[in-house]
Amino acid sequence: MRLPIIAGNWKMHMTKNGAVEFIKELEKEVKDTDVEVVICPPATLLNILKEAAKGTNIKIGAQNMHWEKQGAFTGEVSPIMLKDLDIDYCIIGHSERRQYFGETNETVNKKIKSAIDHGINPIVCIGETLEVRKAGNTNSLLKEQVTEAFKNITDEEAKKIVVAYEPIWAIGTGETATPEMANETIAYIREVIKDLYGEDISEEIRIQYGGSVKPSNVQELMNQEDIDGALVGGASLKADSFSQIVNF
Ligand SMILES: O=C(CO)COP(=O)(O)O
Repeated sequence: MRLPIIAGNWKMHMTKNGAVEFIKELEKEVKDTDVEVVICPPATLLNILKEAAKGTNIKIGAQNMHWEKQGAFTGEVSPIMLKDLDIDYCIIGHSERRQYFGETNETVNKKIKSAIDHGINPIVCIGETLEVRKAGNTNSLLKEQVTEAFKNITDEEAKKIVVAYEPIWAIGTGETATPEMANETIAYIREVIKDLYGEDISEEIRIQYGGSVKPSNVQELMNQEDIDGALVGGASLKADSFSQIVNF
């Protein structure tokens, strides 16, 4: 059995006050959950939220990192800096980073390797655009994204990776993939991982769905056999809706 993992991606939202309050509220609602709960705030809030979440079952993740340990990379955050704060997870290769900040399958792979080397668990995002889906090329694109992301990653390292399948056309649009469609695509992603690592590891790796997940649709998604969790954007910004999602 894979432990479900539900993560909130706050993207470029939230400041100190609301954020600490959020953790206090969320903690009350999720303290008995069997789900792994992760909040990924902007970098400015990582330290304060890690402190606020101390002694709770809420884990804290970053939204991005550089692959280098240190150096002349103005504006970047390194894995050593994240580890310094004892950060548990890092989202890598979110479609917004691929679209607006030039991330490629190659940089995603470097970041994954570096995160694992530094004891940070990657949440690796993959997903297709509407054009790709309409053209019937979803599976070939996902196969390429997965294969490139996992390049030179050992069996033991692979198990630490969480994959987030986020169809780009479902992000922030209110448009969700139907639970069956999401499950079918995630099952395909698991097949690709099976080809790379064999059945045991493919059955161990957790694959989330992301894209307009909300309290009203989470249960149907989580009922699907291959969906192991959710990566939640908009609906993770309020403790009330995010805790309803966690307690689906
Ligand atoms: O991009 C997402 C999470 O990483 C999904 O965002 P929404 O839940 O707002 O669609």
